[in-house]
Amino acid sequence: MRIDVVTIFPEYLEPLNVSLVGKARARGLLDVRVHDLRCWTHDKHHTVDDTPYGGGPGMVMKPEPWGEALDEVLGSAAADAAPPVLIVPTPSGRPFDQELAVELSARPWLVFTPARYEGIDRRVIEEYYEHVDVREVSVGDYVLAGGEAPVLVMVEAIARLVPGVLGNAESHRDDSFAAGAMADLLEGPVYTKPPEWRGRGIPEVLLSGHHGRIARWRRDQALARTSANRPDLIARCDPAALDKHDRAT
Ligand SMILES: CN1CCC[C@H](Cn2ccc3ccc(-c4n[nH]c(N)c4C#N)cc32)C1
Repeated sequence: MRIDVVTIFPEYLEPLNVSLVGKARARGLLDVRVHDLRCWTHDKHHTVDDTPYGGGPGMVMKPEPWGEALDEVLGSAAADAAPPVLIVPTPSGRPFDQELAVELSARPWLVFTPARYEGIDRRVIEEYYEHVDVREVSVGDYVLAGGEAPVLVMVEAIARLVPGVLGNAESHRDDSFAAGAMADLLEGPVYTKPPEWRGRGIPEVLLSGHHGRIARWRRDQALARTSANRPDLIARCDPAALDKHDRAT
């Protein structure tokens, strides 16, 4: 998978050099390229913003640098390369969730356009809707100062689903929100050695070696945590799938 990020803060994307994504890059599973938008400015101040038409607070990112940058990035692929998905982080976008992460993890090329200020001149987004698959996406119902942190979140969520990135031991099979009977359920509690810590022990079932009972206990814990913290997700669970899970354990 190729991932391009165009930003005025390339240093904000340094975390993509470490841990899961960094290791995947070193192994050649991910080709991540971060571009400084100011490389496509032509004035001595490298201007990327201007005052908003219609007035109002803040500044708006100018269309020209974005147009030149995206034309070059999108035009840099081989003639037979699959077209990219252009992902625009914005508080007004569709919610980013595990389903979208799974969909995007199957695409060969993603281009992220994290903005700053009050966002990008709308004409840029409209221009590229005519050429590529554009997704305007929000990482949550709160307002950040820019799109770079959302890019870090989305790249990690997507990259871990790319075949080979997670080792078998780290399988995402039992992830929260993973498809199947555990879909839309939050993960339950986890424990490790020592067997006692500050007078607190381990749930006996986890020491029993009975895999069926352990699986059921974990499902019950997931249901309890989901009911407590995300009752909205319980409504989305497929009772038939949950029953099938019970039968399988
Ligand atoms: C007051 N204004 C309102 C419009 C946005 C301005 C800051 N900003 C500029 C670019 C940009 C990109 C994403 C996000 C963002 N915020 N919250 C989320 N879930 C996001 C996502 N994805 C925020 C952003 C602040």
